[in-house]
Amino acid sequence: MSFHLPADLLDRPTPYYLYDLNLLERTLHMLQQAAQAHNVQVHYALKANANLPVLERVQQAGFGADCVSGNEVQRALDAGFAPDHIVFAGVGKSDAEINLALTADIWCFNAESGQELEVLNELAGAQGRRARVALRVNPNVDAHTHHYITTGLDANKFGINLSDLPATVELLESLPHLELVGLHAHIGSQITNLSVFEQLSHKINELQTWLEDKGYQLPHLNVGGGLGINYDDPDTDPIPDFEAYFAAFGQHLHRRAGQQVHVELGRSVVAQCGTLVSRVLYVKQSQQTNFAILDAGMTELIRPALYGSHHHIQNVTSTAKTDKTYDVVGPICESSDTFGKGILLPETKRGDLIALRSAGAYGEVMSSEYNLREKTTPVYVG
Ligand SMILES: Cc1ncc(COP(=O)(O)O)c(C=O)c1O
Ligand SMILES: N[C@@H](CCCC[NH3+])C(=O)O
Repeated sequence: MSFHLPADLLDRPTPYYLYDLNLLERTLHMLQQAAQAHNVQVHYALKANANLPVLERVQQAGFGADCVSGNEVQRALDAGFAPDHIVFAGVGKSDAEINLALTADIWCFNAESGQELEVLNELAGAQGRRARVALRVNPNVDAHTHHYITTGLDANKFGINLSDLPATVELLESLPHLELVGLHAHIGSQITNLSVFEQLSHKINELQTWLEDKGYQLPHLNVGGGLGINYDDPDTDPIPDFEAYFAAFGQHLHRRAGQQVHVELGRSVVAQCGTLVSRVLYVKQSQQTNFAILDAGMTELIRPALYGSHHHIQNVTSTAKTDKTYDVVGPICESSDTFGKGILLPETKRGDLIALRSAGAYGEVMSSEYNLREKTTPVYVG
């Protein structure tokens, strides 16, 4: 079944993000079933898409929230997530953001350095609280994904390097306003090679044993997010294989009796539910290629320009019987404002509607107003 634009949207001003809430609910249902079967707690990563209609459905499905800024913590609270279902991660939490999360009494801070632990301890003490922390370690495991979204290698800024872990644990012992509740690791995003999660599990197992030898029992293990989706063929795989993802950890993570395992999924929950709908402004034939120039650009969807990523492109209104290849580009004054080169489409003309698929995650949230572009207004169906 391929993408179909509802008739009442054909004349709607473009560009806009269209979200299929039916698909979101089916995805949440599948995720819930797989998570329950493996007794794993899911925190949805708001950074992927923080629109309220999306968050409300995620919250109603019983999942928690993984936040990376004070504003995301606030948005999660506004969407109805209970504070004890909220995790706050991020390599650069400001004092104001930490204070907001402390005041809300969120469940856990994923701390990324000794210095952050010291600040968190001081701010928690000033509020007369004891903050729950998980140490985010940098396990030096290659996620085999784009280097811009690889987060678990020594060269990356994220997490506590393994060589710094002994000193960090020692430091923690001197910080009375913090309570160590677990370990956290997140090695990257758009991971399609699941063997990577096996390697991550082995690393966490080693660290857990090491901490136990020091007398720490960890009630929680948080293995991050990262499950990838099928950008090439969204209609074949509208819902990612959550069961296989959980099974990778189920088989390899040494879980202690009563220990709670957490994941933080973003992309795999929302990516396939969103489509960027755009209109062809001009078709320009140059000596080398045909350009289909859209009214959406890198300002609405930056992933192709930033990561060279591919989103499936469809002409949803053309009735032409012949196909042609196009470089599908946006209107922004940057040559990187290109959604795809040599894309085969039915013959395309001014006014045709173009769907850029799998754009529900890291699409609208990463949009900008560069060139003084207008912010788009999302449409929800289902
Ligand atoms: C710490 C952390 N948790 C969770 C996520 C969500 O990742 P994804 O959208 O790949 O599931 C990210 C993003 O990569 C992250 O940095
Ligand atoms: N923005 C990235 C994902 C980043 C994940 C957060 N660490 C993307 O569009 O693929």
